[in-house]
Amino acid sequence: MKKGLKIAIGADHAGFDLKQAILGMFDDITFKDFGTYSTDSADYPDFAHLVANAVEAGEADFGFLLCGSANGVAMTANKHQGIRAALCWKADVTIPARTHNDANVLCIPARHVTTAEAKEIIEIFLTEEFEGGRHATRVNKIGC
Ligand SMILES: O=C(CO)[C@H](O)[C@H](O)[C@H](O)COP(=O)(O)O
Repeated sequence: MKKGLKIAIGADHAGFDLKQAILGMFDDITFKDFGTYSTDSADYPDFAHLVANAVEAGEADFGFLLCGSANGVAMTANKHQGIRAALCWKADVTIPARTHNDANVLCIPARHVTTAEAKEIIEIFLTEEFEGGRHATRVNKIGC
């Protein structure tokens, strides 16, 4: 796993507990936590936009977003021109999110993965590298 990365992270109430667990998982990562800061009901776009803005501005190397299914945060983040947000719930899906799609935001469905599974997904996301070549041609056609 790459060392010294800056990660922008955000979650709604459904992702709050897993976000807190992730914040304590990695000594080598510097997190900027954009909330939410409790399990009170919250609106996932509020946090997804903040994380996407930080990644687009180059303030973070990658973004992590969590909500119940991860669909809402992924939909929101992908409205941003500079964002390629990938919904990842297992290792086999996470590898090509980086190697083929050059994803810069990782969206984790907090209600459907264990903490251990989330850790594995994050380690893969921060280890795998974009392969370029034919995948770069395709990513360029996405338009971001
Ligand atoms: O946005 C979502 C679905 O794409 C997330 O799963 C939310 O966390 C979920 O909708 C929250 O639901 P709740 O009933 O308000 O807890």
